[in-house]
Amino acid sequence: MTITLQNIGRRFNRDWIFRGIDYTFNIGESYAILGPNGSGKSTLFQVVNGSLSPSVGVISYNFDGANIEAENIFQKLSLAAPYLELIEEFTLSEMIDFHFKFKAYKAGMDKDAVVDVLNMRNNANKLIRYFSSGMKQRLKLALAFCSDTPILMLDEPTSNLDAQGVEWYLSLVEKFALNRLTIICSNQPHEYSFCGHELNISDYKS
Ligand SMILES: Nc1ncnc2c1ncn2[C@@H]1O[C@H](COP(=O)(O)OP(=O)(O)OP(=O)(O)O)[C@@H](O)[C@H]1O
Repeated sequence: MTITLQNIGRRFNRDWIFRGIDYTFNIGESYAILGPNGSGKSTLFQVVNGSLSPSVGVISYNFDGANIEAENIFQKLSLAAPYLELIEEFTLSEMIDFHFKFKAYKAGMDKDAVVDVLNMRNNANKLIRYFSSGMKQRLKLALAFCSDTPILMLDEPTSNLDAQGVEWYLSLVEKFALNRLTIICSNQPHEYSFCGHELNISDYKS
């Protein structure tokens, strides 16, 4: 699996957020998209995951030698981001069932195993609406990590997590990010220090 960006740029109205990005993301590797607040990390994240079109340039997805159209790439990826909402009217148990109607479980996982990863057996029947912000963030991460997709994309993965939550996140990286294409948007080293590659938005501002 590769994602190839050729001369990618995105602007909002007259403002270029970034341009001239030539880059290839490869399966089995981890990438950090870096930059200060407002620099364009989330914008690039959305361009890479196919939910926002680039203003210029070409993005191509290749899986086992075949090209995949941008509108179908969601089948291959798992996302967690602050602006992607959970369904507040569901219980935890219902949310997991719903999510895994669209994605397969990673090998060896099922609903009980996901609840165990979350350490939320006592909350299985609690409405998501009543989850704390940290519990919601843990749930978003667990759903993404435990889905069997080749691409894992996380925007600000430890937002709302305490120190223990950060350790928990790093344990999920060790267990569930192996052999995937992992992309982390961040400006906090503890979230991305395991990444072998860094793409800095500030390099594409000209
Ligand atoms: N839909 C939009 N319309 C107009 N401007 C936008 C839109 N989305 C983002 N922007 C602008 O694009 C720039 C980059 O925003 P983006 O959210 O990608 O930055 P970021 O690096 O992820 O920031 P942060 O670290 O604060 O999350 C900002 O100036 C933002 O105001």
